[in-house]
Amino acid sequence: MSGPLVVVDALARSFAGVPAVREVSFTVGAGEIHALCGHNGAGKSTVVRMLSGQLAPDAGRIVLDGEAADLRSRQVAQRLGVALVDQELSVVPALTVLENMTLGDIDAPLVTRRRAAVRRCRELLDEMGLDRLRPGQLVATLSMGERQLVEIAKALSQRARVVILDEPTATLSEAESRRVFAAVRRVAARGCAVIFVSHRLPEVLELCDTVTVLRDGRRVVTAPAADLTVDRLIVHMLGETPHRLETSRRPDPDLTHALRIEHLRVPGRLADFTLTARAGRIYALAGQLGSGASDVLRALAGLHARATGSVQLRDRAVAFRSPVGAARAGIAFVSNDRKGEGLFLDKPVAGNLVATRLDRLGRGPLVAAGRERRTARSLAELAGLPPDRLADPVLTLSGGNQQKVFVGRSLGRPDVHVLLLDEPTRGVDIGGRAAIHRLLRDAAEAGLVVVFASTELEELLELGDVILTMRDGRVVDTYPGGADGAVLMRDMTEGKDAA
Ligand SMILES: Nc1ncnc2c1ncn2[C@@H]1O[C@H](COP(=O)(O)OP(=O)(O)OP(=O)(O)O)[C@@H](O)[C@H]1O
Repeated sequence: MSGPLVVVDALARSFAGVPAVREVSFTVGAGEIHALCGHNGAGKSTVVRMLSGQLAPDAGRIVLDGEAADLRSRQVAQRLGVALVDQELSVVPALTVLENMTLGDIDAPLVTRRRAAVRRCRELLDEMGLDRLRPGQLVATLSMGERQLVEIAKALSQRARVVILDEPTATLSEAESRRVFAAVRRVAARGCAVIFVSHRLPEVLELCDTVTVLRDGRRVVTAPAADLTVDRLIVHMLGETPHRLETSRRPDPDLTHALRIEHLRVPGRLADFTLTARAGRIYALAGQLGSGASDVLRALAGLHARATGSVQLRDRAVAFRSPVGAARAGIAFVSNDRKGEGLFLDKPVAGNLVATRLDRLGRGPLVAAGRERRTARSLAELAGLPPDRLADPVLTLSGGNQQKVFVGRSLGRPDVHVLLLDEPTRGVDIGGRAAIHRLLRDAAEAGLVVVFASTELEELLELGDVILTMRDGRVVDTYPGGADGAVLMRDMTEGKDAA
């Protein structure tokens, strides 16, 4: 038996003189699933980008199967057998599933071999449990979770020896995550080395053989998953014992900000949704992919032009069939796709934080600039963003910190009465997650109606004052005052049929 398939040897990389990764070393054997953990900005993505040929190390080396590898580009890395499933989706919505699968594949079959390609695509879709999708279907018609699964199938199709998954399950429900895990285990069993980046610590311990924790760009520990617990991992990640977030639940009896939603329908997605949501409370929509939970939020935000029903805020009708109508009524939406909907990635953090409130910042350019800076600074503080990064382009922030910018810019706006969030803490580390949860609690206590959708049990239970379970475009049940995790899970996966 030869040595490890992947050797990461004293890798280092700085940005503008600031070290992001400092002499990180670890190895991954054939058939091993190796997790990379660490808080937002710890250096995980930077390591992944060096391993996948997107970023050159300043020092150190990567050895693949005993040979030092010069991973000059993503293509070179791919040719050497390194496949990457990115944190941000790279599937192209305007192309079909099949076209996406063969896009960028260096062994892409010729047109004459289309039949074989379709067959292979079909096999991979089935392997991912996507038996309902057709190879000829446009990716634009798929939900975010389905796109993520297609992205994973695409990486698996590249006959890789090393498969890197950067937060593959961040947008997926429990059931879909299970399908991904099964696929990942099959890939490892074929003799591949798998590197798995995730903030979901229980799933890390369940799926992975070995865990490496990074903190401030340094490797702090590499240990067998069997020797670790979630609490021990957190201590390694933060370097201290974490404090649990305390939330106070003080429902506001004032009903003037009530959001009344009646018979909201979206053809093919949402059968019927009725809810009166009160100010001061956080409503959690618990549903897996295709349950309709996201569609409730998207319809309220004016993103489903064909939605029907009636929506009233403080007894006034909301023109919810357009984003402008929804925004005018005071509805703000934080989608689960910060790249596609909302953030200006090449613009500074400060500008992004205040982008939605520019018209209220005053007239003259100097006045506006001063106020913009102050507003941005206080929002950054609110959202737990590093204050020294305000002038940097958003794309230079780590993924989790980008999410904080996305949430942060909807906060503290006097014109917002309803805050809708789809997977509010996707990709956010434990500290950032607590910060965002606290912000949402504060927003509710300040008199907003807060409605969020999530697939994560822990988040639903922690944050939802009222939890609505959803499945197949309908509400399964409503739980005011919390619920049991197992009950929520059953509602989401089986509905009431199983009871
Ligand atoms: N292109 C860049 N320019 C400047 N700084 C960068 C750049 N890319 C990354 N960084 C910085 O390097 C550090 C490590 O970031 P990295 O994205 O590797 O963290 P991460 O552990 O993957 O975080 P997350 O969990 O949020 O994805 C951060 O401080 C980040 O802001």
